[in-house]
Amino acid sequence: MIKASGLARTFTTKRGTVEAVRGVDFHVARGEIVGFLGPNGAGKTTTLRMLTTLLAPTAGTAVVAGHDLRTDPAGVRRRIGYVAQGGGAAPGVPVGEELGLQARLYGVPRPTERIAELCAQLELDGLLDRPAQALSGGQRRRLDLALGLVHRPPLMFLDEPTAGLDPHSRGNLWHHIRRMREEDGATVFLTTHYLEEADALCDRILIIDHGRIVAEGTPDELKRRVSGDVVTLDLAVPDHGDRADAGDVEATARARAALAELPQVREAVVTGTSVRLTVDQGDRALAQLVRSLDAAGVEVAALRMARPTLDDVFLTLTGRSLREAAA
Ligand SMILES: Nc1ncnc2c1ncn2[C@@H]1O[C@H](COP(=O)(O)OP(=O)(O)OP(=O)(O)O)[C@@H](O)[C@H]1O
Repeated sequence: MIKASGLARTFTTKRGTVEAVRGVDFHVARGEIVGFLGPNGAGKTTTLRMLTTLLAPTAGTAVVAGHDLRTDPAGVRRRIGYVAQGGGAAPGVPVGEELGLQARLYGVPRPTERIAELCAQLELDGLLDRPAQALSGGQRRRLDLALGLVHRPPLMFLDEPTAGLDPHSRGNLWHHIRRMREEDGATVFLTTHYLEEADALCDRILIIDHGRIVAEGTPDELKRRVSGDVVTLDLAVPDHGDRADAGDVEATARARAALAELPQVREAVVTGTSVRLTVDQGDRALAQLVRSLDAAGVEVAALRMARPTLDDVFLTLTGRSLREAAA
């Protein structure tokens, strides 16, 4: 659906040249929800504006929804929907009128039916007479989505779709974005600087920093690539009577020896009767860990696994935390 090749944009300002996007290459397949993640000023909006034909690239090009950005921008525009940061709805215009206008603009056949269908899908029923300024934040964002979807585009661009929403409204919007894909087969490309959003909603993530893509993959792949899962084991220590901690020492030594033989275990740190392991593909390794410890006569009282977060990924790649960088 999108194939970007060497896409770049430089701005010339009084203070000098700003290389906002420094030649990015990526693809987005039909039906994917892809998140473009990065801190403020990383180049997300500039890339999005180029892909939606609002800004000419300084170098490179992209094929978007089957049309070349440089040679056929009108073809691109017909096949995409775009929801800008802050949306596009005029504050004083009633919802129904705004949707009707958008439908006419795109020459949508049977506009009344299409608007009714969208309103049912996006929980806008009963709001058609209300001006956009009198909607809640979540309703407003759903109206923005409806405006972008009115002509049934196969590809949707969403710039920070949930910025400023409370967690409940954010979750609700994620639900609607997933439905767009499931019911209409839409492909979605969205920018965000919310890690949770990228993790919960996106099939694949591109991480951009200083105008360059620094990583790409599914949320799980990204997390696995950078650091293994962390598994913590609490050992059940046998009672050795008056030799107070001899059992502890013996059990941890046997545990350590058994774990050292497992190729999935990258690192093991023992603190008292607790063992903290860094493991490749923790979910698959857990059963093997328990079997090996059992065979070595070590009983496990409790076992916990923690996945690295996307912030750990960003930290490892750039030396900065995305949370701090986006603040
Ligand atoms: N019209 C412009 N003129 C000059 N510099 C610009 C212009 N638009 C963007 N920039 C600069 O380009 C860089 C990338 O900006 P961009 O808006 O693409 O980042 P972003 O990742 O979308 O950030 P945010 O999360 O804050 O929206 C920034 O340094 C920004 O200041």
